[in-house]
Amino acid sequence: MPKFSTLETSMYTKQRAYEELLEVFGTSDRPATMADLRQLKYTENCIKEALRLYPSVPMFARELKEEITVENYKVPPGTTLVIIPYCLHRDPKHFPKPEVFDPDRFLPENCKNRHPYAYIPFSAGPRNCIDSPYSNMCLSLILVNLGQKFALIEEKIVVSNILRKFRVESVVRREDLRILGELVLRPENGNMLKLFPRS
Ligand code: HEM
Repeated sequence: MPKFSTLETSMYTKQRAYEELLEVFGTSDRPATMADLRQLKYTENCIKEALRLYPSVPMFARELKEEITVENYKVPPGTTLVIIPYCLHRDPKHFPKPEVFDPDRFLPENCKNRHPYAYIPFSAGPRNCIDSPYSNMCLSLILVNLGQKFALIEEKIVVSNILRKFRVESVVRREDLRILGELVLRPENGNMLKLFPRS
């Protein structure tokens, strides 16, 4: 994976995420409800932006069943195509200043004209990560039927629980992070974090 020089997540982003948590939970340490999670829009956009820059599944492959044309090249059936969301998600045509961590890219007004396949952390099409139109039904259905929605709910619960109690800093700067694109994307040497209890 390329080593790149980039920006750290801004203080503004961190502050906005914490303010949203304060709005929803106040200083209470009660467990999050589904109603709380629905309100965590900025947190959700932070998670989406993290999945843009660091898609958990950095690449996947498909075998062509029929001929297609890609920019004047005819690609025959039987060809294996490798799709690399790690690179796709850094296309400046769809994500200007792609290395900048900006959760507002996922505000409805900012993604309404984006190509539907420009952002595919859960893949797309018939063999994508399991999803269902019944996402607002009860949690047991979510557990049985959904991968994507369940993953986002789970991440919101974990992230909101940690950030309600701690301010988090990464020991390793983003430009020094060495990442490996294996079956899933992972930091080569882990990612050490510092946790500062919130008073
Ligand atoms: C952030 C978390 C997750 C990410 C980024 C993710 C991403 C993906 C991707 C990219 C694929 C397509 C892989 C390929 O085509 O080779 C996939 C498939 C799949 N995912 Fe997820 N996934 C996540 C969480 C989950 C969870 C929580 C479940 C189950 C509860 C799940 C269940 C599945 C299943 C069953 C498939 C195979 C679908 C098929 O082949 O028809 N995923 N996932």
